[in-house]
Amino acid sequence: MAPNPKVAKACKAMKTYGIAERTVLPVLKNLLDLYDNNWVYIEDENYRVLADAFFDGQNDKKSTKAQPSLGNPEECKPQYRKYGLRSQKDQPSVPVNDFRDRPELARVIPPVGFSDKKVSETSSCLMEILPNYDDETPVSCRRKRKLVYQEEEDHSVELKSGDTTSNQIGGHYNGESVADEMPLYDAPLAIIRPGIEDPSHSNYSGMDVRYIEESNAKRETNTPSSIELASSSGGEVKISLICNSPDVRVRSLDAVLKAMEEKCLKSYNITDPAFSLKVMKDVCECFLSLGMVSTSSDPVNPEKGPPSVDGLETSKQLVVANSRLHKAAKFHCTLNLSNGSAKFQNLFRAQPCIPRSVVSKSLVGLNKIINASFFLDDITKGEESRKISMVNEINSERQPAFNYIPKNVTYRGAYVKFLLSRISDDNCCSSCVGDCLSQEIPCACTGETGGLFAYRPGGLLKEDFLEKCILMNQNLSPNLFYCEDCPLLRSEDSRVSGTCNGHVVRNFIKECWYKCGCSKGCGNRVVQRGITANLQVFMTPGEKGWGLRTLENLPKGAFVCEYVGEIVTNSELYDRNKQSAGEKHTYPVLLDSDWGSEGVLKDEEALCLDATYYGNIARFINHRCGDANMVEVPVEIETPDHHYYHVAFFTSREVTADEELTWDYGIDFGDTNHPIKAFKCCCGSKLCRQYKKRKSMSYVLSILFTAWHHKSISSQFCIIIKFHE
Ligand SMILES: C[S@@+](CC[C@H](N)C(=O)[O-])C[C@H]1O[C@@H](n2cnc3c(N)ncnc32)[C@H](O)[C@@H]1O
Repeated sequence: MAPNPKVAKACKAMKTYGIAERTVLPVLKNLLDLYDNNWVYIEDENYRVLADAFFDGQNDKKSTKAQPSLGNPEECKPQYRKYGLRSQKDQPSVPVNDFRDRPELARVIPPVGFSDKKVSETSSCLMEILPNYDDETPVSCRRKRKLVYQEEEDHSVELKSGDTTSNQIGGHYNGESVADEMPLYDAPLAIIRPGIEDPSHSNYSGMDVRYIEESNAKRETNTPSSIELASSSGGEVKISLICNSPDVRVRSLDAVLKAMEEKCLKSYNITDPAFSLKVMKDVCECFLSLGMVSTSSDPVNPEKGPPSVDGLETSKQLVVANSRLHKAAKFHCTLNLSNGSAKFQNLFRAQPCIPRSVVSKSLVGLNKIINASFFLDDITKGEESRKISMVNEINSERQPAFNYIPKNVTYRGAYVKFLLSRISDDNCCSSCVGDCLSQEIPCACTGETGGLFAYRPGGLLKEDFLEKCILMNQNLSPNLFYCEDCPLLRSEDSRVSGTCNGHVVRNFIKECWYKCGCSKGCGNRVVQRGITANLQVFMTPGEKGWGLRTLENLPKGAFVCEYVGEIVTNSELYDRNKQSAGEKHTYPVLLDSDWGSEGVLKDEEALCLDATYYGNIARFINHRCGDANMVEVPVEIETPDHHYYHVAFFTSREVTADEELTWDYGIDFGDTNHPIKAFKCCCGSKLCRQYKKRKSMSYVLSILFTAWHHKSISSQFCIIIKFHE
């Protein structure tokens, strides 16, 4: 069998690092499992994640095989080389501990002196993963400074605030040098520190929040207080708060815990997705405010109240993203403060097995998020199998009010019955087993699609089926059905009149379902499995409002999501529209793809989906005339009755990561009867129907104006034309 070209490319890239193909493959397989076969992360930055994972594995093997003897520069080399793939020169200088070996130990960063070139001889060779402080410093001499730890019964680590100016910081754990035992990271993934530039000026209100990328982070010097967020390659995430400012002295651990408890734990609803953010913010607030209480008041501004950590507002993304990465992240805080020294440990303990590369990768994306005015970790509230974030980098609009639902629900009058008895044996494949797509003779479920499956193995739509759908959607086919008695026009009170503007007749897909004999993994079940792509709701820069984009490359014919909302009748929708007249955005979709097959439809059979109050992410998909990158396909799952069906969106071409996902609403911008209210279209497409209309009108006007200017027509005529525009 021909090798997968992506695998071949990955192996080729690794070859340049001297990594043999046979050793790459198992690592690659693990990564593909981890990333749900999403190659985007793996291919990024010339397969850096893959290289990291490989070297991490090598490193782990080495460290379990033999512990290198202290201070032997030769033994340090291989580990140092591991980080050669990253830019060493500009690495940030604050090291982060790995807790794999000693999970009970918290990380404490020496706040000062990392710019210092002198190093202690008592440090270990694990030093090599520290960044280059100085090019002139020989590798073997780049030793980790010792940390001053107090030995404690509870095996925790403590940093004495009084020692903050010392360059001699040593680490001891039960009499051993902690520094010697704990490998360090090359860089913290993020550092958040209060902006206390001048300790004599106790202005804590501006928290200096920075995200430090591994490649461009600057060395920290004289950091009086800091909060460090980092992850170990074992996947744990540590957040340490270090406060060495003489201005901040927390009286007792109990006081902090009590304040903390009162402030947040009692009042938190744990289901709140932003819980960790609030906890973090409150920990900091309690910490700082108690610190302020115990110190002499601000000499510059004695009126100043307790410090605020509003600046942490910006850092929420780090915390939220952190909890996003680590689904099972548990908050657990063991504060231990005594004699003016501060110790915070294991504020967050996360699910192991998330390699550091995953964390760092996501934090790179956080650059964007940090600039956002609003970020929501998961708009689906856990209803989908994957999280879908929402971000606003454009204006101050926040999450709109609606309820997220992953499946359609009937509002009131709609006639929708999912009766198994209505699915007859001839339109379901009760005698099939396993995967219908792998059988030689297509099963009964292909009845809708001319005896052929619409899907290819792997879930993509077949090219020819997709092309037909695109053509139909573009109204290029003669497939328009005109109702004799159009449900959109019919009404008890003759509220609208006119003739039917036509409904696009579309090809349906029928998916296998419960009554079929095939397994759940059958290739003819795609839409019913739900969203698998990595998507994001974002604020568009123009007038369109929120939109949906993909965060990964999507191939042509890939299922993206289904349009979910309340199933309402057309007259219910009409009443709703009356009530919500004047609303900026509207969210209905007509289920009219098969209105032509059954004579006159009763009102309760003429249905649509309204996602105004209840809906899924599809409610954020914006319209694009003519060349949208998605096409809607009607999908029958639970019922053969085509009054109700699923509206599924598939990509109509390859879509690259970060591209907005759009579909053509099929609006006739001149049709005032259509339930989707015509808006001023700013889709930007060359095929924009409204733009063309506007353009042709202005063309007519310009001709008239020229004619008027040359006295060919009267001004009265010109005004009449204008009025009719
Ligand atoms: C289904 S919603 C799409 C999400 C919407 N942008 C939002 O912020 O919630 C449809 C509404 O989005 C806006 N919209 C969608 N596509 C547009 C376009 N091409 N130009 C202008 N507005 C658009 C219109 O206000 C429309 O009523």
